[in-house]
Formats: sequence, C-alpha cells, structure tokens
Amino acid sequence: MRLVENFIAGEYQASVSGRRFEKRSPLDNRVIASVTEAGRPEVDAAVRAARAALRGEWGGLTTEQRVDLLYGVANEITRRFEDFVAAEMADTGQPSHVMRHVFIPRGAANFKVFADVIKNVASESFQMATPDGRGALNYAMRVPKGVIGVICPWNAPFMLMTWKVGPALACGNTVVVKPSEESPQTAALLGEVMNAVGIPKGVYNVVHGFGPDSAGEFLTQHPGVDAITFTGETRTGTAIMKAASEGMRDVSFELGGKNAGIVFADCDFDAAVEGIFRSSFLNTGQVCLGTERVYVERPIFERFVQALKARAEAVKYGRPEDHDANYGPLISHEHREKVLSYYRKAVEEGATVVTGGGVPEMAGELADGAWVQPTIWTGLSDDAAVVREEIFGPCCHIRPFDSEDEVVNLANDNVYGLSTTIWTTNLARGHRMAARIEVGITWVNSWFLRDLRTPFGGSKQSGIGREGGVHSLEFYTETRNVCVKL
Ligand SMILES: NC(=O)c1ccc[n+]([C@@H]2O[C@H](COP(=O)([O-])OP(=O)(O)OC[C@H]3O[C@@H](n4cnc5c(N)ncnc54)[C@H](O)[C@@H]3O)[C@@H](O)[C@H]2O)c1
Ligand SMILES: O=C/C=C/C=C(\O)C(=O)O
Repeated sequence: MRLVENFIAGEYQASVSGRRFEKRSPLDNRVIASVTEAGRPEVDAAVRAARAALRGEWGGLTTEQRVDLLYGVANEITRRFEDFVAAEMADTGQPSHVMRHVFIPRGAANFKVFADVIKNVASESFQMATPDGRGALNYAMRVPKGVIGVICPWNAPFMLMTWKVGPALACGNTVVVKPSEESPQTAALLGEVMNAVGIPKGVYNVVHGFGPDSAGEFLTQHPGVDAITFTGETRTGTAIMKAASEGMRDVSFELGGKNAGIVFADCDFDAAVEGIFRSSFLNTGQVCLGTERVYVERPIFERFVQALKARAEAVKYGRPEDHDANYGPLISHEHREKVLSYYRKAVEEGATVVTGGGVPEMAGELADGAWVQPTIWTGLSDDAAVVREEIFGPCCHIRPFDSEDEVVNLANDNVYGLSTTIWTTNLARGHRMAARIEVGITWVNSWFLRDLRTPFGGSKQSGIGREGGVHSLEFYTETRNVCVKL
C-alpha cells in the first residue's frame, strides 16, 4: 500500500491532524493507498508557499527561463512515463492503452504546448494621436494572476490537472492543486518531477482531501488564492463560485454535459458506429465530452441500434495490464450506485433496454470491483430524467429523427452545452448544424480530436470561460495597459 502525502514547498509531508483516508482500487475494491487529508493548516501552508514562490526566484525568471523549465517538466514526465501510467491505472482502473496513447502523453503535451504559446504570443499595441501632435503609445503587458487554486476531477486525472497547471505555470503563476479524493496519485507524483527539473519550491503544491468541509472548500475559501480553475460537476461549480465571490476572485469552469451525438443517414456508417461507440463508452463513459443522447436519422435507425449493440456487447472487461481487455470499471462503488440508479430509472421511465442495464459477472477478486455493463436504451420520451440528466456512465439513449430542424431543437433542449458530435458526409450540412447547436465544442465526423491551441469549454451550464492556446492566457494572466506619452 502506498502512502500519499501533501506536496508543500517542495516537500512531501503528512497533515498535522494525522487524518488519512483510504483509496480503493476500482478493479477489486482493495485498499491501494493511504492518503493524508489536508486541513486548514496545510492548505494555508500551501497557499503561503505559493505566494512566497511568486515573490522569490520564480517571479524573477524571464519567459525564456520558464519555458525551458516547462520543457524540462514535459521531458521528465516522458522519462517517467511508466510510473505515471502505473499510478493513473491504479487510481482509475482504465485500460493501459488509453493511459499510454491518450491520457499520459497529453500530460506532457500540456506543458510543452503552453510553453510554446507563451513564447510566441504577441501583445497588442495602439498608437494614438494627441493634441500636441506628438502622440502616445499604448501597449498591453500580461502579468501572472498570482496564486491559482486548481480543483480537479477523477475521470482523466493527470490530463485534466496538467491542462490547468501547464498554462498557469507558463504564465508565471504558482498553483495549489486539490486532486480528486478518488485519484490522488499522479498529482502527487508530479511533485517529484518538479523537484527533479528544478522548478523552485512552492511553485507547485498539492493538498489532498475531499470537497465540503475539507481541502477543496478550504482552498477555494482561502483569501490568499487569487483565482480558481475547476473541472467537475455543475453543482460543485455553484458552490465554488459562491466561495470565489468573496474577494472577487476570478473563476474558470469546465462542468458537466449531456452531449448529443447526431447521425445522418448519409454518414459513413461504420465510422459513425465506431465514433459513437467511443464517445459513449470510452473510459467507461466517464468523459465529460461523452455522448449520452444519440439521435439517428430514421432510415438507418434500426441498423444503427443493432450495430452499436453488437459493438457494446463485444467489450472485454479486465485488468488494465491485461492486453485482451479494453474496458475498465467505474471509478468507485459510490459512482456505480449513481449509475445503476439511472439504469433502474430508465426501466421505470419505460425504456427498452437494447443491451446491458446491470452489472457483469466478474470472476475472482474482480467480483468486488465497480464494474457495470455498457448500456443502450431506446423508447424514452424527451423529458425522461435519463435523457436530460448527466449520468457520467457507459450508457446512451438512441432516438430516431426526421429533419435537421427537429434534431437541432432536440440537441439544444438541455441545460448543458458542452460538446456534440455530428456524422454526415454532407459537409455543408455539417457546417450548418455546427452553427446552430448551442455548445462550446462541435466535432464533425470525429470525436475528442484535440488540437490544444483551440478554445475549449462549455456553453450554458457546462462552464464559464475557455481554456486552450491563447484563451488560457485570458484566464491565467492579468492584462495591464501601459500608455506612454511621446
Ligand atoms: N467540462 C469538462 O471539461 C469536464 C471534464 C471532466 C469532468 N467534468 C465533469 O466532472 C464531473 C465528474 O467529476 P467529479 O465527480 O470528480 O466532480 P466533483 O464536482 O464531484 O468533484 C470535482 C472536484 O471538486 C472537489 N469538490 C467537491 N465539492 C467541493 C466544494 N464544495 N468546494 C471545493 N471543492 C469541491 C472534489 O473533491 C474534486 O476534487 C462530471 O460532472 C463531468 O461532466 C467536466
Ligand atoms: O472528461 C473530460 C475531458 C476533457 C478533455 C480536456 O480537458 C482536454 O482534452 O483538454
């Protein structure tokens, strides 16, 4: 069993209270780590360390020096690739190929890309006329916002945490990270990387614990935190926004979704089935960008439902390191209870269960894991809770549609607006639909294809602000205008 400690001012330390909590494996419910729980004193120490670092060596570095250090972080993550893969697999139980090809490489890329952005971004300037004819020059400079509180979820822990820490550090801020209680290990491991490459002490800090009345709340309420970036549930975002209103702290939120997948009859059928399969079931459906509402044009509806069913029934459950396995458990028994409650509700609401709907039979120790079947429903009404609320599990409801106008209205009829995936070979239609669907991210004939320079975030209750490329600079810096009379 591992001991996971806070990382404050460059040192791993347990909390003075001695309070610890258990992290259990989603695969078999074994305790795999004992994690220290930060109280107010540790959160305060982390925020003070972050403030001191801003005023110290880190604050005096040039952009080029910071960029070099961040390249060093990316390279060191790559050098320690296997350690990160192992830590993340242990926390989430997801297949090794997803860690190796998506989540861990993205962690390294998140440092590299934002180092490049900060190196290349120009600042705006305006020359103006003055009555004396000599004029004035305005230029905008970007300064770090200060100490950033980073609150993270458990579904793709390392990728989502570094997606915030990378740009925050590139812009010259310091951070205090509160990883999810379900996935503490990669954030802790990153402390070793920071020390190895010479990131000054206090620039990167980690405090562990829960949300309410624990490290998450203590951090977001701390007056020494200048801004908060959060990825997680919309309800949690509401609590954090209230905390941030004290002291007028800025927030950047990436929240929940109930994303629509739209499949037209003229699509490349096999590609669409594979695309929707991935968007509904990758990471056991625990992806904020995932598809839980699928709309299929009527002429291909039955064929599509059968093809997706066959694909879902072919998943291979197993341990991450098992090469035949391609499908892992949910993050925890608690989350499985939530997902199964929706599985039951779907039946109560009158769904036809096309496949799944329960818990698979697992052999040996795996019988104690948080496994759940990929599930497909049809036949629910548009106002069913299962069609309207985010479940965050491996499930989708499929409904036929007859026209573009109808499916646009269906897709938009939701409080969330994170992403959509549209499948059609008619690109004019793809563009038309993209302009009408109220989301922050639209994919046409793809899903989760990411260019880190692009704006990323949600509309409606799916978020506030955009991160990615120069958009991250909007949040992680203050823009200061300097007006010089010539
Ligand atoms: N839009 C996106 O980019 C995106 C990405 C990934 C996940 N998500 C969303 O995240 C959710 C799943 O993640 P989760 O279950 O970890 O979310 P969550 O909101 O339960 O928890 C996220 C983090 O917030 C902390 N927290 C909880 N209550 C808090 C409080 N009152 N004050 C401060 N911190 C608090 C938790 O400890 C955890 O670290 C889903 O809704 C999913 O859609 C969104
Ligand atoms: O589960 C949510 C996935 C979010 C993805 C990103 O934040 C990203 O690709 O940067």
